[in-house]
Amino acid sequence: MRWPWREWGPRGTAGAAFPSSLSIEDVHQAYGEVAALSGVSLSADPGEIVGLLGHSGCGKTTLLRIAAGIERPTAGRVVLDGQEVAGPNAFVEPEARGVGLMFQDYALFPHLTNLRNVMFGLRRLPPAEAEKVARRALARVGLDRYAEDYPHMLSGGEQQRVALARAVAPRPGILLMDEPFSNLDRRMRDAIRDETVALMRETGATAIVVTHDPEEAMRIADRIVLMRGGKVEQIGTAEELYRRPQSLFAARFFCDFNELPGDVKAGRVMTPLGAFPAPGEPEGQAVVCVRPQGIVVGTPGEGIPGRITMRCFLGEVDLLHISLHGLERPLQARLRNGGPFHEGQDVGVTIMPDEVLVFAAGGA
Ligand SMILES: Nc1ncnc2c1ncn2[C@@H]1O[C@H](COP(=O)(O)OP(=O)(O)OP(=O)(O)O)[C@@H](O)[C@H]1O
Repeated sequence: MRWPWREWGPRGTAGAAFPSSLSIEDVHQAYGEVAALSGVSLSADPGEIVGLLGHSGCGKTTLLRIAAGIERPTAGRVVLDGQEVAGPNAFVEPEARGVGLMFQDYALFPHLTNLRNVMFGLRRLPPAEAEKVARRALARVGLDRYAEDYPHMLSGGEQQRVALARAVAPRPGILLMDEPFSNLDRRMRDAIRDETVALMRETGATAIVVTHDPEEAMRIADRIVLMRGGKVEQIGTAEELYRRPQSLFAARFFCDFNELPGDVKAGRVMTPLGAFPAPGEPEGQAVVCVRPQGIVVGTPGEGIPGRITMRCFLGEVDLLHISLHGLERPLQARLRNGGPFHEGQDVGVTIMPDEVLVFAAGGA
């Protein structure tokens, strides 16, 4: 990387957009026998950043392509600023939708200079004006000095920023981004992601950002749409999805839980590690999820007796595996400071009830 991210251009130089509202209404998309989307509905308010999150193949890209107008849905409607742009009554071509697109591979034209790449989205402006706007956009992402270079002369992070400049230069009302950070190495990703979000906020554009990384979705999005097998599993803020997942699937997406068998009776769930509150849960078999950071490890006599079978230093936390009577697999505990604990040591374990979630068995 030749140009540190800190040297991105001055804030406040990105052109502001008039943010659009987007509504996806009961959209279906079938490819032959494959139902890529089955009744997806979601909305984005003006200026909102929505994270489209899900495992590979759940339909995220398909939904983005439909929002952009690159594909027509089999059924359902796409409404931009109150106007139907795809559906039974209308189809508006991508160029006329005022959307900015950014793809995983950046899709820069290799035979065009970086400046020309950014100008590509500004074809409607007179050339001199387009050049001025493109140079300003490149300056905003700290790359004006490479305007006359070609994309292959830049690092991956720099290419990402050219693609970003190209996407925002026409001041789109809505930005649609497909895994825009996945080709960056981890060290650069955090910094570039934060700067990209700052620039998105500055332009004010509404944005839909596809990712398969829950932490990334939590970092960038005002709201997250969690998808599963072509459907929406849950929509909410990062905190809502993390703290109050509505399904075992959603819970597992955001945390590497310890899962215990349980039996719910009268608002409590019995597990091999004791009973926990389960208000409102239906009676019967359950899966009890315990967050690894919700386990307090003390000396023998303090809580449930157990033995440490593994301790692993992970930097910010220590991971302990603790064998407990009645559990097939050791409990995984993440401790901010693993302290005096060592493998083979007998300990006492306490589980914080706030860090326990209960789901009906068979519902994942
Ligand atoms: N043009 C197509 N023809 C046939 N099947 C397709 C086509 N595009 C997508 N699919 C299928 O539709 C489903 C959803 O694909 P999509 O690319 O939208 O998923 P995704 O969530 O974006 O996945 P990834 O994270 O791997 O990019 C998959 O089963 C995929 O194989």
